[in-house]
Amino acid sequence: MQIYDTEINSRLLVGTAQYPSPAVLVDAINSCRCEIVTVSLRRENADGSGTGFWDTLRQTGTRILPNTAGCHSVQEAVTTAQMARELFRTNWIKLEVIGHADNLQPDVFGLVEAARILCAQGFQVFPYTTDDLVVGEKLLEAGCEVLMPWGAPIGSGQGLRNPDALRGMRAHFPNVPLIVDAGIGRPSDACQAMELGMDAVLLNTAIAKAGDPAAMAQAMAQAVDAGRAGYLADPMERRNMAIPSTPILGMAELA
Ligand SMILES: CC(=O)[C@@H](O)[C@H](O)COP(=O)(O)O
Repeated sequence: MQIYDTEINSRLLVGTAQYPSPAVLVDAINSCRCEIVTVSLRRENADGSGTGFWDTLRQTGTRILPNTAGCHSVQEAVTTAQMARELFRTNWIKLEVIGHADNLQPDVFGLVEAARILCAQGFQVFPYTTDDLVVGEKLLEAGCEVLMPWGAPIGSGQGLRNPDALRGMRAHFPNVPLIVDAGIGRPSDACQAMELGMDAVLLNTAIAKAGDPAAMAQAMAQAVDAGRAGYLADPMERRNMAIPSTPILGMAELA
């Protein structure tokens, strides 16, 4: 999978928040073999002092995708992105402009505005967005080359609440990398996202809050691979009626 100018082999992207300890986080990253992890600037001091959280992540060999988690305004998100670029030395930014405190849904108007500003400043923006096609188009016009639609509210673990809308996004943006971001709770949710033709899945809470995060990370990676393979294998159409799968030709006649 190509995102911006980077070739990526793992289709599972992982968040780094809420783990019981940095050691558990590292175990989870190693066990799912993800290549990209997203990090909130709030986890690291801009002057490089502090917990050394970034140093821990660097040892995993993953690529950092800084995020603007918790930003509620365009200005806050833009400033956070600029600080993240300095600190993490990357043009990548997962852009979150949160619009509602209850369901943490994106403020799509602010998101488009912030994306436009950041793309003009040379950032490669990964926008956390809704499944709205018009918003998707505006983000692409702003300069984004990837879209990250939500599957359900962040941290809810509800699984995909919008499979039809995600299918619609796939059809509408056949050549744009689509990464489902947020709301995945179980491996079957990740698999479903991939079966719908999404290019990748980003998740955090489902691994961090599992009883055994490393085992869950591995299960998520396997689910992502299975879903991708299923999508590529072109699944059969669903039918309303039963159709016998065993041929009746050659059956014994009991007269
Ligand atoms: C850390 C991060 O980026 C999350 O905000 C992301 O949206 C994943 O959401 P879940 O925790 O629901 O997987």
